[in-house]
Amino acid sequence: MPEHGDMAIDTIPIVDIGGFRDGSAKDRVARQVQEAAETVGFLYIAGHGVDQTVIEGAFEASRAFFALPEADKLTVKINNAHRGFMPINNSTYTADLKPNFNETFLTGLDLGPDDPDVKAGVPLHGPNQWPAAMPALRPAIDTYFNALRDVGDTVLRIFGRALDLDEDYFLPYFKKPMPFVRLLHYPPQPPTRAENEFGIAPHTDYGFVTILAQDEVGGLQVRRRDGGWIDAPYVPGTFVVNIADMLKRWTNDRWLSTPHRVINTTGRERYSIPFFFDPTYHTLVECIPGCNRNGEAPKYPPITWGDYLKQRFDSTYDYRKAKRQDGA
Ligand SMILES: O=C(O)CCC(=O)C(=O)O
Ligand SMILES: [Fe+2]
Repeated sequence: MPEHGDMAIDTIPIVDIGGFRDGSAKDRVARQVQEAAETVGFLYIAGHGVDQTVIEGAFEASRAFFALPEADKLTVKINNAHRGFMPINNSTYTADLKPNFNETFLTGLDLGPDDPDVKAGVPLHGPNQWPAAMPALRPAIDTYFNALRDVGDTVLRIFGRALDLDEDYFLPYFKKPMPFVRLLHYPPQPPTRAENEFGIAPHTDYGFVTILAQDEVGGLQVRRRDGGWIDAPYVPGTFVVNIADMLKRWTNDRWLSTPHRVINTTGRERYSIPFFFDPTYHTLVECIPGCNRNGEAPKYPPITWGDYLKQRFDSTYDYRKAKRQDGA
């Protein structure tokens, strides 16, 4: 077995969470998830309970949306609440990289002008946007969003137990969560692609947990500690789950947030749909009791989740960088 925290493993484990959902094997599931979170930072989950037709419906809608004329997609250009469409090459992680070669459509909680956080001007809270040219997008994505929220709730409970906390430990932090469904389209990249041009460049996710559906095309890779990359291929009936930066920080680095990337030189269009499940904007993230093992001092000062996320978004997405230059 690998040493703790040493991602020397060649495969990403598959954990059937059905036994957690029906209560027949909660401890086994929690232990397997804990092991994966500590050693890999990635796992596949099977037995998640989402109907395949819901997943297929979301992919079908995604393909149809990205096939619309650019002008129609631009009617729902991303708003300041991070909801809507971003054209190809819309984001860059670091200056030495080319922009990420994908196009994206995002939805979150649909918050109108009467929502207290919208009224108070809390960043990244606001309405979804739907293209008039494609009425079928909203029902398909809303259905998927709701299904993934259920998966997210189960994952929260598993994580609580896996960290030897109460199963309900994380729930209060998710009373008004910040979930996002992100439709992604990766056009094929030429085999002669520049070395610093990726479908999505190596990065870690920002928040709590990501639950990803991908099509069968492939191209997602996960980094090992030794710098090598392993494929995270499509596995029917599963989602790919990864721990993100804020949860790594919350656990005092006990759990890993592992870099990953997409290169699509398959010659085919690739589609994926990550669901980012993150807590309430004002959540104060500080070392979870028991995660500072042997009583060592916490590694990080407390931080507010929303402030942290806003900072990360502002440094990645072109539409937010442009706003900052305008002084907005
Ligand atoms: O498309 C994928 O498989 C990965 C997407 C991803 O890493 C992200 O959106 O953060
Ligand atoms: Fe990611």
